[in-house]
Amino acid sequence: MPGKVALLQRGSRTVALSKRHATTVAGGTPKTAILMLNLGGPEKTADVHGFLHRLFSDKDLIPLPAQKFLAPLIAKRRTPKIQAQYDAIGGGSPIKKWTELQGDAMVRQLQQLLPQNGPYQYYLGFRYAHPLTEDALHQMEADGITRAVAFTQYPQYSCSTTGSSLNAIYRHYIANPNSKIEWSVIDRWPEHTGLVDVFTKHIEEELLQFPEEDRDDVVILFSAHSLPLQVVDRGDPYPTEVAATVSRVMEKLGHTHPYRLCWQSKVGPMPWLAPQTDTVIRGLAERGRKNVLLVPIAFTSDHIETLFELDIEYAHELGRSVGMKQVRRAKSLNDSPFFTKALAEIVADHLQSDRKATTQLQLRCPLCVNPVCGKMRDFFLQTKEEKNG
Ligand SMILES: C=CC1=C(C)c2cc3[nH]c(cc4nc(cc5[nH]c(cc1n2)c(C)c5CCC(=O)O)C(CCC(=O)O)=C4C)c(C)c3C=C
Ligand SMILES: [Fe+2]
Ligand SMILES: [Fe+2]
Repeated sequence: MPGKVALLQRGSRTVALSKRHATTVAGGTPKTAILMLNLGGPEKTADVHGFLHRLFSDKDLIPLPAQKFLAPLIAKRRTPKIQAQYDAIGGGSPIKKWTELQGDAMVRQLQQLLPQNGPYQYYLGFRYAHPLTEDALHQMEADGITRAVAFTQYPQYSCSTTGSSLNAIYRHYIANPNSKIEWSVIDRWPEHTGLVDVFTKHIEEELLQFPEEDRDDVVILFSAHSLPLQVVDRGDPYPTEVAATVSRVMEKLGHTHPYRLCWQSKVGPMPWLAPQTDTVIRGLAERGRKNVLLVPIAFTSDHIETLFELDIEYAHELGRSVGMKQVRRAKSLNDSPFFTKALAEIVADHLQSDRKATTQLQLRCPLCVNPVCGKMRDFFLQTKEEKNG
């Protein structure tokens, strides 16, 4: 019964499980499931507190002293400010809506590309919002899935994002060892041709929105979610992989415009990757530049970081206050058919390669101090026989 929300009795709690999203399963079990991993976002402002509580409780994202005690305090204090931001973008995060549209289109295209591995079914596994990764995993087991791909929706790998999602899967299987599912993982795709092409296309389309006489003056600002320097120092590959995406896109564009890579959404007082996007906009204005094109390069759909921070805070308010003529933003990938085709191709290539994981996952993050990272990798790289002892 695809599309229905199932209920699972867990202890004394009844929890709503993630919706099932099938291609064309005529009564039978799908042959291949794809678990789309992402952080998720609060669907309504009433969900903001729960979202922040889960987020600040995650040791892979933010290791805090006395985390059990501090996480609820920080979440409670931060909730009103973040609720106001979600209010300003329509009352909630659209990340679930976009991921569902992406999943629908992806499985449809997969069925055409690689029918022998179909029918396909996708599941959403969010870290901090419903449907949660753990609930999706219960649902997949209940649906009788035997082959699944954990597919990160972050193109660039960070231990704090994709690593956190993979660790959640690992922890689930430590607690629930009798799985019938054979897993493999797509943990990053920063230079995938389809991804690079769709970013390039959206940039070219947005450049045409500047008046012709201003077009040559445009500076392209690639903006990615920043990362604490502590995380960078332990060897996290995210900054290098974001830079790789940027380089490929600039190559494809033919280096028609000057560009910078900058970082947004810093949280708290500790040092994070710089330069910050707002600082760069101010600096460009001081040097007399009047036209900027913002490109969200580490997100695959719209949410608070694009709709509030880039559109409202930077493009509208900051751009105007520093005397810019136009600060525009390239549209997010959302349900672009070129993007969903790229998602389908990534999965099809992975299934055909018959590998357990992309090569990078086999190399542990060299300086990572997160003790779970290594074990999580072993889990995904083990064969079914090794897992069953
Ligand atoms: C590439 C994507 C992301 C990375 C890397 C990332 C790292 C990271 N984030 C925080 C703290 C917060 N992030 C918050 C929201 C948020 N983060 C991302 C993506 C990445 N985060 C997204 C897409 C969103 C928005 C979700 C939505 O609206 O749908 C928040 C909540 C908002 C706020 O309180 O400001 C926090 C907090 C850390 C600490 C971190 C790296 C360690
Ligand atoms: Fe790691
Ligand atoms: Fe974040």
